[in-house]
Amino acid sequence: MKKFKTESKKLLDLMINSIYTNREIFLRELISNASDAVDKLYFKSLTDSDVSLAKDELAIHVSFDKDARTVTVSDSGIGMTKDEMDKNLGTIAHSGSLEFKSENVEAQGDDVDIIGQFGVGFYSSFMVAKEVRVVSRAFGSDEAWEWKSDGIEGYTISETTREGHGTDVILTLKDNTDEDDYDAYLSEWGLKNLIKKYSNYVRYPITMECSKTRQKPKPEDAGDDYKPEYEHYTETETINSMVPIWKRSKQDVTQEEYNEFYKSDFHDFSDPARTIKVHAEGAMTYDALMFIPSRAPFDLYSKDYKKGLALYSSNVLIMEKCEELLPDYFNFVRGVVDSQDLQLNISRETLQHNSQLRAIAKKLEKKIKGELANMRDNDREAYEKFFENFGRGLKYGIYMSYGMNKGELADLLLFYSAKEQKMVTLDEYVDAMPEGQDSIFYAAGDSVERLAKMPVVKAVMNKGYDVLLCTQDVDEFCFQAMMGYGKPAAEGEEFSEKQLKNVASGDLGLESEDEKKAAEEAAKESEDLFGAMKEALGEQVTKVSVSTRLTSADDAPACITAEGPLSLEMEKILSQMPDAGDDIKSQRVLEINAKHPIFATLKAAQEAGDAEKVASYAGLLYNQALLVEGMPIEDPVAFAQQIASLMK
Ligand SMILES: Nc1ncnc2c1ncn2[C@@H]1O[C@H](COP(=O)(O)OP(=O)(O)OP(=O)(O)O)[C@@H](O)[C@H]1O
Repeated sequence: MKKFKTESKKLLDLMINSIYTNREIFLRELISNASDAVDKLYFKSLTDSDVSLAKDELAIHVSFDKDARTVTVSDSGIGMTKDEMDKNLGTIAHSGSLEFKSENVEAQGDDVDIIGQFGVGFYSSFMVAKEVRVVSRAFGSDEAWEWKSDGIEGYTISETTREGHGTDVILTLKDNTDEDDYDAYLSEWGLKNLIKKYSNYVRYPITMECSKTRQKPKPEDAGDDYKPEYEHYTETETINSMVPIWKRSKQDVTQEEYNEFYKSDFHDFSDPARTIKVHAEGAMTYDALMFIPSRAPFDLYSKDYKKGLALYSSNVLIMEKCEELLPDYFNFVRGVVDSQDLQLNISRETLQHNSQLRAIAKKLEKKIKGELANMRDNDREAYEKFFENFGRGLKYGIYMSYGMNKGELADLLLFYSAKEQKMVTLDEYVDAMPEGQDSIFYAAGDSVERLAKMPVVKAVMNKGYDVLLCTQDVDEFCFQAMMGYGKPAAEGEEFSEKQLKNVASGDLGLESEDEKKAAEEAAKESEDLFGAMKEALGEQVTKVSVSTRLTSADDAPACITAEGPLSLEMEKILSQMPDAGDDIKSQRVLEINAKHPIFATLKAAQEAGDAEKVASYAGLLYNQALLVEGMPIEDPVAFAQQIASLMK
């Protein structure tokens, strides 16, 4: 027996226990080796006119024997001589494939796609096997050799026989323990799944004997009570689909085929809304195939949802979901990226250089953005559907980046326009702004219907300005992060932004000089009245004042607005959060419509010294305004009693 060198022993132990996090990849590694072996022979046939190969000679076969607990991966590739076995399988980290690659750098071209490079993949077999046997016959040789090892001490090489060139790797699986169960690798279903998962796009057929059932032919003399009989049989099936759809040129693939691929690989039952195909050459060569789903997956907004694109290198799956390839706000995109240029790390589970990924991710993001903008401009109906599903994520993208991403995302947003009564983009809103309007107005609340009826919304609309009615909890946080919005400037134009203003917060700057003056006068005249009302309302409000929003007798008698950064709607949302404290309070202002008849009544009561009436009316107006805004009132019973006593 030849012993592994001490370094090799340590390395082997490290390999088996530390490099891979997922032991099922042993099959991927063995199939990749088989594919490399077939590739090498194919390459020989291209460069050596003495070698002629029939196409069906190039194949990989996987089988298992439940009783003997073996899994076998066979290939009809180039095989190994005794020396090669010794060198390649006896020395860990010696890669015959890398050697082959460097020797044939010039000649290879597109026809060869060698996967191996580190010289360690083979040893991953020992994660699942207690013994590994490799039977191999090199192409053009009459001898066959068997390499055998338990993965601990060393290995033996002895002469054997094999029909034809190629290699069989036979693993005898470890026995099951309480923690570890290896039986999944001893089933047709388990192996098929692994082949499909990791090696579906290996470019040679991977075959398996598959068990099937069929109905036996009906005997001619079968009577009326004949019941169909079934029999089991086996058939060789190709498990992998070989040519990856993303490597085929767009012209050669129908949308139907893309849809089928999407549905089967990403487990969706609806066709995707959009398909994005990218082929890039240059500093990095890669293919990408991405899909924008037409429905949101049920767990999109849950913590368990993982974004990412599948990452392939030379047709072999490296990562099922590579997060770095997608920004959070495009987390709904599904798809694959395949590149030979990626520098993989030794376990092939991660990459050595994330800068490569970042460069690809940047390009892909641009493509996705372009596709969405195209949908927005040319198929609004589809875009609205998309936005219903995924718009919230785009808004979060702006909010979470404190507005830094608004340049990428803001023009993709849609909001409901109170004037147009449909969804509009911010650009469309800005384009429709009448002369003199210098802010974008919005209102935030539960429903469009309710918002449209709010006095503050109506007041702004009465001035001829549109109001965006925002009903998602993230809307106002997104707007606050954005602060303003401006259409991208055309060449030579200066970029300017319009401020985003909540119609129920702060100073809207809408009143004319006359209105301002009238309000100031009314406030001055009624200083005592407002003081008394504020006292009656106590801590509930920071101020009672004359409204500059409600300025005609037809408007509501009063409304509540907020001073400072926290609006009423934000207060509502934040206080519903599970860990909300009691201190989330907006600074409420009760604004009184000085043109409304109730104001005259209040003034008269104040002048007549009827403090009780002033206090009770202040409470009524305040609670009424809260209800209109969709906010809870503190003491509904007292409010109802007050109204009842007025009705007596
Ligand atoms: N089925 C096979 N047929 C012929 N040669 C093989 C086969 N399997 C392994 N080899 C040889 O053994 C070497 C070591 O294989 P191993 O899987 O450890 O490394 P690798 O494939 O070169 O690199 P990587 O670690 O990146 O997979 C290969 O480079 C190849 O020369």
